[in-house]
Amino acid sequence: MESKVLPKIKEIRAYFMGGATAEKGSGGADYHDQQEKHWIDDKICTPMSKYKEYEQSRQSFGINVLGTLVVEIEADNGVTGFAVSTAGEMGCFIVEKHLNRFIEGRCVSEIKLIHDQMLRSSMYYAGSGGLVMNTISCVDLALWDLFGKCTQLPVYKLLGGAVRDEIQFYATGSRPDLAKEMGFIGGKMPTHFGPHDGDHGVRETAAMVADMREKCGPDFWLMLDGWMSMDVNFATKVAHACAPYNLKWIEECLPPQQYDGYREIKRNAPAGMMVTTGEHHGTLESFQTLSETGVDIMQPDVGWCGGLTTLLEIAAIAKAKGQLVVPHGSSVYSHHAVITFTNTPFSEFLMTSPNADHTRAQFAPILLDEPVPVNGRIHKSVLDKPGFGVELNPECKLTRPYQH
Ligand SMILES: C[C@H](O)[C@H](O)[C@@H](O)C(O)C(=O)O
Ligand SMILES: [Mg+2]
Repeated sequence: MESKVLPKIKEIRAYFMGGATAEKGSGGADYHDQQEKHWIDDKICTPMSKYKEYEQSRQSFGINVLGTLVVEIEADNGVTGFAVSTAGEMGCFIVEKHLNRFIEGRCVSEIKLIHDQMLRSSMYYAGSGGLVMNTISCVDLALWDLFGKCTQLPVYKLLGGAVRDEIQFYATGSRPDLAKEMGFIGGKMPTHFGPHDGDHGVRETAAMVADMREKCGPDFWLMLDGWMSMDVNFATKVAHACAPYNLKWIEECLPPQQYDGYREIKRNAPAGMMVTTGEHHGTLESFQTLSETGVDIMQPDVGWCGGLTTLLEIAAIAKAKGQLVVPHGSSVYSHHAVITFTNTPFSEFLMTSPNADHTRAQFAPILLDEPVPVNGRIHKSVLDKPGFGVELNPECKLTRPYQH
C-alpha cells in the first residue's frame, strides 16, 4: 500500500564545503573550522597537546581538514531531502561510489532497511566510528529529512512526538558567565592542561573552575570537557580538585575505546559528580559497551554515531539502564530527536561565536532557518516544519567531486 502513495528515491548526490583544500574558517558542519582567535581553537587540551608544536591550536594538527559533507536525496516526485555532517570530500566518495546502490530505487520510507544495509556493507572498512560512520549518519539524516518533507511532517512527529514543550540548553564555550546571562542552564568549558602538565595542570584547571564558580554563583551548572586528552590519574585528580566548586560533570577524559578507564574514573570520581562521554563513539555496539561502564550520561553525536536511526537505539539502551542520553550538540538533528526522548531532560548548544558572547547558529553558514536558543530554550513549535525544517544556503559554494 505504502509504496503506492510514497515516492521512490531517484538520486543521491554528495557535495562538500571547506576542509583542507579550502580557505580557513568555512564553518558549516565542520564547526571546528573557524577563523583565527576563536575560543574553540585557543590552546584547548587534546591528545596532541603533549607535542609542543601542536599544543596551541587544534587546527595546527588538522582538526578542520575534513570539511562539511552535504548529502542530498531526491525523490521521483521532485521533493529533496538533505543533511550535513563532518566528512567532506572523502565522504562524497563513499556516498557516490558505494552507498548509492542501497538507496536509489527504494521507497522514501525504507530508512531502516537502507540503514542496515549501509552498516553491514561497510563493516569491512568502517571500524567503530569516524569518517565512514559520519558519512552513513549523514545519509541516514538526509533520508529522515526526505521522509519528513514527503509526508509534510517534522521529524520529531515521525518519531512519535514531543515529550516536553521546549528544549532547555546548556552552552559549551569559554564563557559560562555570559551563557548564564543569556538564559542557559549551565556552561561547559574546554580544558587547557593535560597529564603532561602534571599537578600544575590540575591546579590551573581547578583555578579556572573556581574563577567561573565565583562569577556564576553557587547554582549555575559548570562542566569540564577533556576532549580525550587525559589519563585516569589526571582525570581523577582534576575531578577531586574541582569538587569544592561543585563541578557537575567531567566529560570525555579519555580516548573513546578506553572503557576500563571510564569505569575507573566513574569509581574514583567524587560522589555526585557525573562522568560523561560518547561524542567520538560510533556504532550501537560501542554504546552498549560504554553503557556498561556506568558513565552517567552518554553523549552520541547524531551526525557521527550512525545517524538518527542509531541514536534512537542508543537512547533505548540508556533508558533501560537509567542513564541519560544528552547528544553532543548537533543542532536541528539533535533537537528533533531529544524532544522525543524521556531520558534527555536538557541538551547541548555549542557556541560558535568567536568569543562565546552571543548565540550564533552552530552550523552557520550552511543552513537556512537554523534555530538558536532564545533565553536558553527552543520551543517545540519552532520545529514544526517538514523534515528537519532547514534548507541549504544557496550562497555556500558546494563541490560535487564524484558522480555515479
Ligand atoms: C569544546 C570541545 O573541545 C569540542 O570542541 C566540542 O566539540 C565538544 O567536545 C563538545 O562537547 O561540545
Ligand atoms: Mg565534548
